[in-house]
Amino acid sequence: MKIALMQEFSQAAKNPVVLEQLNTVAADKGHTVFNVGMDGDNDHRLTYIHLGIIGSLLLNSKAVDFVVAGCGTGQGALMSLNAWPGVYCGYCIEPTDAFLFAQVNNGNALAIPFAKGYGWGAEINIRYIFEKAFDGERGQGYPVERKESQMTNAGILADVKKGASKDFVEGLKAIDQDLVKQAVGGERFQKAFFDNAQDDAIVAYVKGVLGK
Ligand SMILES: O=C(CO)[C@H](O)[C@H](O)COP(=O)(O)O
Repeated sequence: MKIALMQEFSQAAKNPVVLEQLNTVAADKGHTVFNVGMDGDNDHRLTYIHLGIIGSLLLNSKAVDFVVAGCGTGQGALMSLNAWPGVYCGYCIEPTDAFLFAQVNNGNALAIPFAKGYGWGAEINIRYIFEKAFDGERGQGYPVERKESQMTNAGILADVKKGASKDFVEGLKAIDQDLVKQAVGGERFQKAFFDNAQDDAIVAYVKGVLGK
């Protein structure tokens, strides 16, 4: 699985610690990690709103399979990611959330609070979250005998979101283009996106925004 980690300005200084936990878990389970958000306080500036834009670009173009995002509360990143078609983001405070999200909801993004509740032992909690988020087969239900009902409802929600959403690129064109420009301005995002994106229309749109 290809996993993008993205952090915004408010908690950017914690990126090395979070990335280390994600890299450790991903290496153990054979996943690839792209660190596409801020890697420190002085990096290309992103807010949780930009994270929604780059998360949706990476997921809808199939450049990555999963996004790990967050902000201070985690709630802004959650709302910003879920604003977009093709993104199914869960809120994750502790490892049980990650496990239940994977098995019951089977979405493709997590929003984690990196300020609230981030105290002593936080890096251990983060590692355990990643262990549960990226372990074994997803969508198996909890308890397992509820799998059919839970996966049926996850599929219905996906259909509802498809119906309620505009065409993805049209949606991107309908918002302030300076927001998109700032969102896609980071070098590590651009490398992960252009090396892996599989959707010509989305790639052409991002190239246009960047003047390439
Ligand atoms: O958690 C958040 C949104 O849900 C933001 O990270 C938080 O609001 C940033 O705070 P500030 O603008 O005061 O640095």
